[in-house]
Amino acid sequence: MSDGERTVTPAPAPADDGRAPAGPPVVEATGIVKRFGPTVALDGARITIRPGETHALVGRNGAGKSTLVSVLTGLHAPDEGTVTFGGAPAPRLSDRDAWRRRVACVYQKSTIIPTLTVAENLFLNRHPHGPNRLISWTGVRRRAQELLSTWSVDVDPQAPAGDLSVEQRQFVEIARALSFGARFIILDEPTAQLDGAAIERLFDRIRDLQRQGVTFLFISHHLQEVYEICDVVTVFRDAAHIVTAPVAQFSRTELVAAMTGEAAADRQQERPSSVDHATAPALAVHALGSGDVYADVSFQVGAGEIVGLAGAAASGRTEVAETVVGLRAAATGDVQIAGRRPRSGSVPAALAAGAGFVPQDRHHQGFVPDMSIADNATLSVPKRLGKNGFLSRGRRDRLAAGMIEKLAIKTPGPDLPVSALSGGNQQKVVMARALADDPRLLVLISPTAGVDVRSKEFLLGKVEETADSGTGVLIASDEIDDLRMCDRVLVMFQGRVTTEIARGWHDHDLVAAMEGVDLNA
Ligand SMILES: Nc1ncnc2c1ncn2[C@@H]1O[C@H](COP(=O)(O)OP(=O)(O)OP(=O)(O)O)[C@@H](O)[C@H]1O
Repeated sequence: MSDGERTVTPAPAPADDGRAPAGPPVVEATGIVKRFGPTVALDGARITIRPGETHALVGRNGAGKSTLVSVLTGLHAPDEGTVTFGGAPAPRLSDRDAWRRRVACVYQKSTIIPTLTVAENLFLNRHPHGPNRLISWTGVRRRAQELLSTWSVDVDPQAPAGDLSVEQRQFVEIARALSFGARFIILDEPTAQLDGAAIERLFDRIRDLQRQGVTFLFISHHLQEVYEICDVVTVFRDAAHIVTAPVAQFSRTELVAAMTGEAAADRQQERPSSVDHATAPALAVHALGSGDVYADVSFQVGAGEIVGLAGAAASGRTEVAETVVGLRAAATGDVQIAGRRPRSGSVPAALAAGAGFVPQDRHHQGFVPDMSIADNATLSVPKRLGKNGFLSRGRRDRLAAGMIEKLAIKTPGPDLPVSALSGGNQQKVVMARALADDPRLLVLISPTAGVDVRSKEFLLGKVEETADSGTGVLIASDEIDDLRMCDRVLVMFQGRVTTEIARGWHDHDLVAAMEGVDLNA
């Protein structure tokens, strides 16, 4: 136990709030130790979750949250400690069905098989059989329909699962968990890929299910969501439990302080403009269009300027940014990077013209998980490694060591595979790669998604530093914190740039523009 540890037992729920009366905890983990080689991911950690709670688990990247989830879902056996469900010992690890009846986790990465229908996904490996032991597909569809309507999930059971939106996919995964009998569901960063309206729908659904007796463990780096949806919060720091208390007893500052172990400092929100008008713009986009995804998009980013590209999930902001760096091709218009016009739809051409980028999905486009930090960080700069394409290991390691230091990547060394790093440190590797070739233009797409408060500050500080050295920066995001340091923010709505917001904006101006609301109307 750490010295600073305190536990505040949540006040009993008022009798008239419709929640189940307190019984034994839905789940309780005590004295959990989990080591991965030399890393102690959990060091005597504990958590107690009571029936009907929506319980938040917060902590910086690497605090041990995901490791706890893998212990609570029976994916990893703890080296020490015990887990109980409803007061009874956890099942043996091999008894997967018994675990499924107690707990399910909806991960950020889908566990749904896209090529199967929704119904097939719901009843995978437990198809009802007709006579002759043949799978009864009518039975599968009917049961899927019943299940989806019981839990009010408005999805066609015959639709291919690959066609579902992130939101629908999460609802299907929740329904699947409930169908196994689990009434305890872990949501691991469920809002990371949802827009504002979808988040509200998810929260409504969580409240409905909570009224029906479902208990949730909610993991999020967005503290405002913890305040909105959770009753109790547990903070982990450095592999240990720090505090558990009703959310209402914590101010945001106290919560951040518990997570970081230090008093919170406000980010400086305005930067002196360092736009260099004498140099060619870092980026000039002219009349860019792509079918019905976005149309007629024109703007420039000056050298040393930071421009935000904001908008809700389907606004087209991500697609425009992806077009700029060659991850997709435009149907019309053109893109110039530092005065050069790279071939549309070619990442190598965009990089050669002077772009560096942090993609939206770091797991798929950002790094190669099994490759080392050094190889990942230097992936885009082979020409710096040695003559005639010869990759010198020594030079690679020196370059990587410089990046590890510059971006404060927490690792025992450059040879560790990136997959072993925490989310915030993985994102720093992606950033290191984006900056490796001193880009004239840096494009960041949702750069702080899944990244904790301190790493977020660090990454955004690096962005500012990069702009101060003369690089133009484009940040495509709907996170207000990502956009605060921008010299201007262009807001997209339904595929078009509808508003340009100059410095000194208020949060509500930006939110209204992203939602397509005119505050002056
Ligand atoms: N399979 C593994 N092999 C080696 N180290 C691991 C493994 N899984 C986790 N770790 C390490 O254990 C520590 C705790 O990581 P964990 O993923 O549980 O943190 P987290 O709080 O979930 O972080 P994040 O917010 O980034 O998801 C980290 O130092 C991480 O690098």
